[in-house]
Amino acid sequence: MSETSPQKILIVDDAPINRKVLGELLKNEHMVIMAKSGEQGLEKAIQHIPDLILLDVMMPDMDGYEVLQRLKANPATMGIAVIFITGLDRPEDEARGLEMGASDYITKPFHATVVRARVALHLRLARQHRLLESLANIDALTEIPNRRQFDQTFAYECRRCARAGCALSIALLDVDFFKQYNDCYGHAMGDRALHSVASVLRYGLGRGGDMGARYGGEEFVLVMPDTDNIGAIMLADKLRYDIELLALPHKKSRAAGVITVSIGIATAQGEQLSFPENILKLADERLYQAKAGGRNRVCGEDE
Ligand SMILES: Nc1nc2c(ncn2[C@@H]2O[C@H](COP(=O)(O)OP(=O)(O)OP(=O)(O)O)[C@@H](O)[C@H]2O)c(=O)[nH]1
Repeated sequence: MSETSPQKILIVDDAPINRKVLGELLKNEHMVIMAKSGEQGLEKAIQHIPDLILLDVMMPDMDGYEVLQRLKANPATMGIAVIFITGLDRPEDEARGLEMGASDYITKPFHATVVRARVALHLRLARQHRLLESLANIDALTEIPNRRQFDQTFAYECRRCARAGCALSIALLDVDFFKQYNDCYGHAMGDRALHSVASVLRYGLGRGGDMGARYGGEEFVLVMPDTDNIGAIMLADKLRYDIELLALPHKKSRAAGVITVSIGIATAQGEQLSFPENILKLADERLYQAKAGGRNRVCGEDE
């Protein structure tokens, strides 16, 4: 999202007049979504992942406290800032909401300038928070997800694929004779070569759920959910070939005259997905086999 694109605000209030007043106040500058009950608010929060939620406290069936509790319990919505809208102005009510994770309070009757100022403040904070989050997950040199992001995604996809009963494959890639490349062409050229290899991974992974990350040094990792061993080998071999086609000269390589990678693949299903470290270990063993077998190749099974 760019700095200037409108941010999404979800208004959850059972009183039509409150929805109307707040909507009128905010709709010119922001994208406003309405929900008229706690239940509907939760559904729309998951569907739209807004930047901010204005949440009425007193609602029949599910009150604001319960909605907030459920938002905070769901990893998809736990990061969304919530401002409580309330007619209650007793300190203990305010404290309760803030302790549960609300970011702020707006009391009724509304003062237009106060509502706009509070909303603007929390939207600004939400934008900064998201920017920091994304920077913390991106590797500065290669501009693809870093090890931290890989660890989170891999753990999440292992759990998801186990639940869905599908296979998950991972691939470990290592640049061949990279020490010699650095020694011959210099560290700055080495950095540039890593950036080029990362670009192939960034643009070469077709499916939405696939992820290519820098694993560390001159090693990369691919997460391929819902992909069996044969599919993963085919995809990895295409990427290996695309990297060779970059044709980055490497006169010290004994595998080819250009930069190449060796790749080890592991596929897991069912129970095996409960042990992510074993999947990584297997991929690493196969990477070692690919190296021992002559480099610039993919190894998906024991040779
Ligand atoms: N330029 C650059 N070099 C790096 C970076 N991270 C790791 N390296 C270098 O990558 C090289 C890895 O060398 P080795 O692990 O010995 O393996 P290799 O020379 O690639 O040989 P094989 O893996 O056996 O084909 C080392 O020289 C590291 O210094 C980086 O961010 N930039």
